[in-house]
Amino acid sequence: MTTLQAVFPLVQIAQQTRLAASKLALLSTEEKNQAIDAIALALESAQEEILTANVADCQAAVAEGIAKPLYKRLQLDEHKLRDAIAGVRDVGKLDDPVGKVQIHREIDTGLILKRITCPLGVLGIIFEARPEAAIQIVSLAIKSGNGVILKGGKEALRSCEAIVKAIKQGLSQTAVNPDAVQLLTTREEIFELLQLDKYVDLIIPRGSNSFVRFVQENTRIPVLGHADGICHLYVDKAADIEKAINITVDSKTQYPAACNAIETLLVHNSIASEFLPKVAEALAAQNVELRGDERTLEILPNIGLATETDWETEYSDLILAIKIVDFLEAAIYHIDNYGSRHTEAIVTEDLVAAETFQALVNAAGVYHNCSTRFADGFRYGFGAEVGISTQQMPPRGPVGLEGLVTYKYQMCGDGHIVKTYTGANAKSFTHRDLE
Ligand SMILES: NC(=O)C1=CN([C@@H]2O[C@H](COP(=O)(O)OP(=O)(O)OC[C@H]3O[C@@H](n4cnc5c(N)ncnc54)[C@H](OP(=O)(O)O)[C@@H]3O)[C@@H](O)[C@H]2O)C=CC1
Ligand SMILES: N[C@@H](CCC(=O)OP(=O)(O)O)C(=O)O
Repeated sequence: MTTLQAVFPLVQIAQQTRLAASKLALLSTEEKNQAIDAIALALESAQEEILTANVADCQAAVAEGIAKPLYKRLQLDEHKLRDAIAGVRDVGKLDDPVGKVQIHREIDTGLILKRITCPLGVLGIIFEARPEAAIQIVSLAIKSGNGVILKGGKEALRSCEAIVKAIKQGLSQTAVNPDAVQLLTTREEIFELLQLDKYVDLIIPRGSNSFVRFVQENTRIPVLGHADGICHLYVDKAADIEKAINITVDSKTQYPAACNAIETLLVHNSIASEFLPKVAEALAAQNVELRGDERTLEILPNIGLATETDWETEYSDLILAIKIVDFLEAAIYHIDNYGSRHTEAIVTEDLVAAETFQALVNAAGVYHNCSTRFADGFRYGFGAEVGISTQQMPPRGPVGLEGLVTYKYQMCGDGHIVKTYTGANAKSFTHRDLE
């Protein structure tokens, strides 16, 4: 297969993206929305080509022995594609995140300060073999006025190529230069991309902790890490058993390969003997393999023993580790030790316990009585997401349009100088917020 780089060196591709992005940054909301509409139409027209490419990817992945949950993530059927295209149109309907006045302040008569949002420039986004992610990411990038260089997982290569081809075709009819969207196809290109700090403003690696760390250590470009999802559900002593069962099953089985699926279930000892047999039955009906600590095995003797490795593992599969704890604080301690700061949940009818959990657990999402699978830009009303940021500094959690802009301070005066405001006869600032 001919890679993009075989035709143009990566530095040239990045320069083209930067040029296209600088023009995109100046477009009106209407022009960007027209481009987003054109993307949706082009993806619809290319449906057959995209789905055929995906079938080829899936066949190749099966031949390579891909795990079933990862296969489901790779597979792009008509419904998934239709939903992704609907997501593109949703992004079109969202408020333009660019040009928002966050601060409008009179510093002194005739001296006005504004803080105004603006695009970041060019994004480099490395993601897994989940083809519809390319669609979500591009729609968010265009709406936020950014160029984007994509690199998807190798198993999804044909699908991503067909998607990006359609997107570029759609953009060619609009004010957005198709060069604003580029697709890389090899790992080698990632290493080169990391060196292009002159042309790329933000790298978003969606991948394992070690991969995110590798990226951070090998680039001068700012990195927004979207790393592991080792998510927990804690079933408190005051849990409603029915809710706890439904939430456990949904959090584990609704999309086991997603990073917001749970890997470990923590159960308070005083509810364990009633809750565990019931939840085990519900999970068995969904073919979930259970592994428990020694106390869990006393209640569920037929499951495997969980070891230290289990607490540290993101299975991305129908496997769930279970541990019994004696206190809410013990659950929080376990999460603090093994969690990845992604999404953590408690099931309880005790509001004080819920508040304590949500205050003390350090993660991008802290949930009460609902599934961890809600950690998603679309479900949060962001239209779509670039991924889920697991870092401490904002943006945290599902990254939508707001996470893809920065801001500038604009100051306008009339010959004002700082000397006027210093010394014995210093004039005072008015510091008056304006409409
Ligand atoms: N927080 C979030 O939003 C997300 C988190 N994740 C997390 O990522 C983890 C792994 O997911 P998985 O599906 O296995 O994704 P992979 O690790 O297989 O791949 C992710 C992307 O990173 C690239 N990559 C991985 N390792 C390297 C490397 N050493 N050098 C260069 N490129 C690399 C892959 O390229 P190639 O395919 O060519 O090897 C691919 O494009 C899981 O823990 C998952 O939870 C995943 C997606 C979203
Ligand atoms: N927000 C997404 C999951 C986040 C994500 O990208 O996960 P992954 O399947 O690891 O690519 C969802 O709820 O499906």
